[in-house]
Amino acid sequence: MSVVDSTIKLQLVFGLLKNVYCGWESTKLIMSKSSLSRKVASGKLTNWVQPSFDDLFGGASLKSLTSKKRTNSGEPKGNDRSSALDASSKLQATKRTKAPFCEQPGHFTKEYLDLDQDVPWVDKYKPESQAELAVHKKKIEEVENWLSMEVHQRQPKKGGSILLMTGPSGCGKTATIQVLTKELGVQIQEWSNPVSLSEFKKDDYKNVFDPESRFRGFTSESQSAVFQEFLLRANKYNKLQMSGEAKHTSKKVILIEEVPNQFYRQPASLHDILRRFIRTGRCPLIFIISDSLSGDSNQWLLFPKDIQEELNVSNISFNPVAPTSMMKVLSRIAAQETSRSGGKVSVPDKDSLDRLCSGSSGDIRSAINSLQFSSLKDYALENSLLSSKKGKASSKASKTSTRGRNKDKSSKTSERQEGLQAIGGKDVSLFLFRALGKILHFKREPRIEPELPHLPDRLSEHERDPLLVDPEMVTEKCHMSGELFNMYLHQNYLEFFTNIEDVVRASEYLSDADFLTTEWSSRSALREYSASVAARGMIHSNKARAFASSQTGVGFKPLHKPQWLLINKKYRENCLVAKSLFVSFCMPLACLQTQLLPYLALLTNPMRNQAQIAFIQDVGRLPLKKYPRRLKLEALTDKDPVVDLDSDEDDPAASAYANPKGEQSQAPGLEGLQSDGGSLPSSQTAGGDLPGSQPQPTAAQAIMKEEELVIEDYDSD
Ligand SMILES: Nc1ncnc2c1ncn2[C@@H]1O[C@H](COP(=O)(O)OP(=O)(O)OP(=O)(O)O)[C@@H](O)[C@H]1O
Repeated sequence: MSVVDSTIKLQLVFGLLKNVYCGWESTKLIMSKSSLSRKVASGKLTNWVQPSFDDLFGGASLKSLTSKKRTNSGEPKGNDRSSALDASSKLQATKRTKAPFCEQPGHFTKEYLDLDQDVPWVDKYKPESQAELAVHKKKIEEVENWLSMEVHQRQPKKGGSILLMTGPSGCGKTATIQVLTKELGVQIQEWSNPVSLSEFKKDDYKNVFDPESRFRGFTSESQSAVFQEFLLRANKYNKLQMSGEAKHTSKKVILIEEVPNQFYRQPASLHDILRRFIRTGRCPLIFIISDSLSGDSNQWLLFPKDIQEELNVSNISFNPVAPTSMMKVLSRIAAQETSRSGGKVSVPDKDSLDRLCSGSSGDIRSAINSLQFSSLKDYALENSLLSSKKGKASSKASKTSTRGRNKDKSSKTSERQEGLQAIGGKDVSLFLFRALGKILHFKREPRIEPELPHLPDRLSEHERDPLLVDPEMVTEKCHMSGELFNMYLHQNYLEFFTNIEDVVRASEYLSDADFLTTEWSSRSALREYSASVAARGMIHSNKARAFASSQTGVGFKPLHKPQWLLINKKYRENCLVAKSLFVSFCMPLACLQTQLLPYLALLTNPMRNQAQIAFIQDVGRLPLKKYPRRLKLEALTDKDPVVDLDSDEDDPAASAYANPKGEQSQAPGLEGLQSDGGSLPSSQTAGGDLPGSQPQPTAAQAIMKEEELVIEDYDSD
């Protein structure tokens, strides 16, 4: 690659980054995270986001970029000390100027208002004591107990200890740790992922293109190596004390919120590092891991059950912030802002606060950001227009419903309002359990506008009351592919029907939905339609619930996971075992399973290897008498993880191999042969409906020692 090419490419990359950054900046108001203020020294928060990429090579911003960068020990870098001091003195100056205004509400200079408006409220009103935390008291207590046990009452030479804090994003995990460590006089030494751009200095840029030097490119030290070194140093040395900071105590905890990406690909390397830490650690290590949108938690990937047990990891799981606590915080902030601004900030009314609370689904950061956003003058105007429109609509609805039936009014309004998410509110995800419930227990409302035309007589059997649920919205919010969602519907729909004709029609819709995604070339585009056809078809077919007046409760019906998942998992396991046992045949997996194994099963003396014989006996034939009953169904938990249906069918080894608990189970290749079959789901091993068949030749060998091997003759009938 020529030097000119490289320069152009680099410029393109930086141009792109700059564009992405600018786009991101505009949405940052909503997304503002406390980490922004934590990780970037707070003194520079005169603007919410500074355009750090401007003049990347021009000097000014590069300087500010590096001055913002903290080392992984949480300290500003040595040569940036003066800038850090500048920042902290600015912060103190800001703090000093703030005080008189707090004491004298209503007296402001324009300068103060401008400065104050730019400070994110999540930081301005961050909790300073336990009492201020919007977190359940029990959770605070649990964390506090753990901290005092592991920090204050820790035995010398005990080794390291690990706390894993999980829960949805913005539920106050970090805030809790910050408040408690402050109260207990414990320092936090925090890891932040190295950003390669900020490591990149002007001189490096010259070196890259220096013909004398070898092309080095960007720094390439692996994330895990840097992380390991950080842990080693943080464990060994105390935090540096910066001038102006309060005197450090020797008590500290190491905090990891950003786990290096590499560990998501290779969790085993993290486990090795942690094993070493447990042996040599001198202080506690805290991981804060937030749940992902689809409801599954990364904790299962990074900290599977066995590792948690092995390393004695304490796990404290946080819940979303309760609406009452959230409302308290929002009202307090709203009241303070109103009084401080002397009416200049227009804070939303109680209804809007309610909507903010429900729209943020327990994420206090999102709720506070939305509150700040909605108090902006322009936005407030728009919002009031919007709420007056909504008000009209709801009053109209309520008038008719008082005429008609009153009883479901409140539930329907709330159902409706769930759709009308607060502006700037969090993109709420629906857990699968709730999403399925919304389709299977769908609700209709009585026709409130009689002037709506009715269907002609010949189609009158298709007449339905308006639906209260939006099926497309439901499938979108549960973050899984349409096909998988259909599978869950397919598994569970029967229980919700009372009429066989309705079942027939619903199953036809399911077939249509299935057909839409058979063609791989159009599958990705038609997926959403397929889910729509299945969900709407199922709802429409259920004539017993065609009208709001005829809807009766069906009672609690347990939901189950699709059997397909279990069977597909077994198929994948079998593929891996077949591949390893019959490697010498050099056949593709499909041929191996569908041609070779059934053929070998018909031969009287096909193989010498006992593991192979056992496997063929198990997989090569379909002895129906062996499985007289249906498989035991696995109940659906409310946080069921999403399974990747797009994985390569022909190479299951290459696909993500997640079991229904979301744990990464080891692919039972040859290593799996040594295990005693712990990888089978409980529905198979415990119930014995489908005997722990294939992937454990060791188990199979044991059986064969007891029983005489019988290879049945082929019977063409
Ligand atoms: N009363 C309060 N209780 C908790 N947090 C509050 C409160 N008031 C304001 N906040 C702010 O809300 C934010 C809560 O986010 P926090 O970082 O603690 O969430 P988290 O659970 O760690 O999630 P994430 O992993 O996404 O950061 C913090 O910025 C905190 O300062």
